[in-house]
Amino acid sequence: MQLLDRADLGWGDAPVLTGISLTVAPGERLALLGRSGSGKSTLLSALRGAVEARGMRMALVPQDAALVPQLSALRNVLMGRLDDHGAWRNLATLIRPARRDRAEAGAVLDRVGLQGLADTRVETLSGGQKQRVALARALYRGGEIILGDEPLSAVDPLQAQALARLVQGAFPTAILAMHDVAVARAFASRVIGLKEGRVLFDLPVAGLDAARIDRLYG
Ligand SMILES: Nc1ncnc2c1ncn2[C@@H]1O[C@H](COP(=O)(O)OP(=O)(O)OP(=O)(O)O)[C@@H](O)[C@H]1O
Repeated sequence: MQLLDRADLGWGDAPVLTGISLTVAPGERLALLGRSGSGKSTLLSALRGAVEARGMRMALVPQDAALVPQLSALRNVLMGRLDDHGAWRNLATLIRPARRDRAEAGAVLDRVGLQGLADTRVETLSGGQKQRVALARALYRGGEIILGDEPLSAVDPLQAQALARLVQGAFPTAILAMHDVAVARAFASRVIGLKEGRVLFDLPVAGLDAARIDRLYG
């Protein structure tokens, strides 16, 4: 599916990325790499609009996790399916989740390594734990595609590998901005490098050599 066709992407008058075309096939796992400010979030934001316009079910992990700090981890996970139900059902779920919903959302928290923290308020969790709640919310939501803005940046590399495998198993297609090249290599089928307003490379992961990484970050 073609998500972008020679698009100029930015926030004000000056584009951050110019002439961007992007086609993604079902089953692909894309890692977006690039220095801070290279436009990974800008690209993800445009892709989000393009995926929405196609009416596909999508799970999102924004860079700031976008959790409700005063609510428990479990209730934040339950929010992953708010738009599947009407307002009354959602209100009831947030006040007193049904046993089945609780069990299902709790199982997802277990899978991301947050056993025993379902009823803990998110504001009291560590950065890495919050990130895992945001990932659990996306896994609980499910969908044809996940878009994530550095969703593994606050966990250690081993955890990141394990969480990346969960994402891989749960979503047919994934597009994640990533900062750890080793985790990106392990996760992605295709890697896109952004530099100075353009796509420096767009390669199958096997084609990602050290020289390209040096040029990307150098
Ligand atoms: N919401 C926004 N409103 C206005 N400008 C923005 C917004 N988000 C990003 N920008 C600008 O777009 C440019 C690219 O930033 P972007 O966040 O896309 O890069 P990034 O590669 O995701 O960086 P990082 O790795 O630091 O998150 C920057 O100049 C930034 O200031």
